[in-house]
Amino acid sequence: AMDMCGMGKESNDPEDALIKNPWLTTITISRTDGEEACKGALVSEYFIITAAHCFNVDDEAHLISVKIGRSLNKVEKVIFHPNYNINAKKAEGINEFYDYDIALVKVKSKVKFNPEARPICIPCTEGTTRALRKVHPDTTCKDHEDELLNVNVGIVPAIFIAQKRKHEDLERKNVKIKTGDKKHACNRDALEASIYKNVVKNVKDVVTERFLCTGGIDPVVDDNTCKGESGGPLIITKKKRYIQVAVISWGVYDLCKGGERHGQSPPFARDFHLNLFQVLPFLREHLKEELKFLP
Ligand SMILES: Cc1cc(Br)c(Nc2ncc[nH]2)c2c(Cl)c[nH]c12
Repeated sequence: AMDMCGMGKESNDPEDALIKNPWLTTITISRTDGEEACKGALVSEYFIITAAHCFNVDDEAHLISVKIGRSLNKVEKVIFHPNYNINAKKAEGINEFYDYDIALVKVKSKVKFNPEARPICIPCTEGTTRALRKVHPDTTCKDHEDELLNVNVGIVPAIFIAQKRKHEDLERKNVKIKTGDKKHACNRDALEASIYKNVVKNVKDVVTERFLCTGGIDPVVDDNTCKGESGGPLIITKKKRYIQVAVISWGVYDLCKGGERHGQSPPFARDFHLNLFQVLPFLREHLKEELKFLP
């Protein structure tokens, strides 16, 4: 049925990038000093989830466009998480503070779903309950969190989508979310980020409860994000269904300085993703007309 979320055509043909990832959107903001691009994920007929840091407060909606499938969509508004404020800790020397780095982009006209434009599943919705085939109807949001971000296992396989080169096809990158005892080592590497070095005293000042941590070489070598992947979905796949658990927010080391992926990441290259389970009130408030959320 068309209303099923998180469906993608399984195909090895790189030409099929769009129908393999029909929820992946590209957000372009045109400014006087050039263009900025971010990624986002289609979650309903009107909304895309992305990173708040992709926008400046003075970006006007008419200067933002969103590519969904093959069509370019006009933007009606951008809704920032109320607690997002990149300047919140400037006084402490933390020039960029990414806490609550999430925004909802509303497009002007309803997206017509098709094999190249379909929504991804998000946690605590009935769509995800169906995708997870949780038979008992009184499945709760906590059940989703326990199943998707299993803390006991400690290492949760996930993927994100990267663009090989500009206008080239998309490729899936593999990472492990460190939810168990490797989480602290993962978070601690945030202090290796050039902008935080010698400035941040405790990790929790920049890696708040809102973030999931990936990257590094333990237990396996993870792929790393590039700045251009900001706003894209961090995805957990279950039985060929795709569920977004976080938004790619910030990282320690930019593999793509100057444009394309190059070289190898250092072991302290970690990436931080805004955990959707940590911002449910925000999602419910703005998506309740289009998605059925669980208690
Ligand atoms: C996805 C992503 C976003 C941002 Br913003 C980056 N830049 C950065 N993070 C902290 C301070 N500045 C990076 C880096 Cl670096 C790698 N991936 C990134």
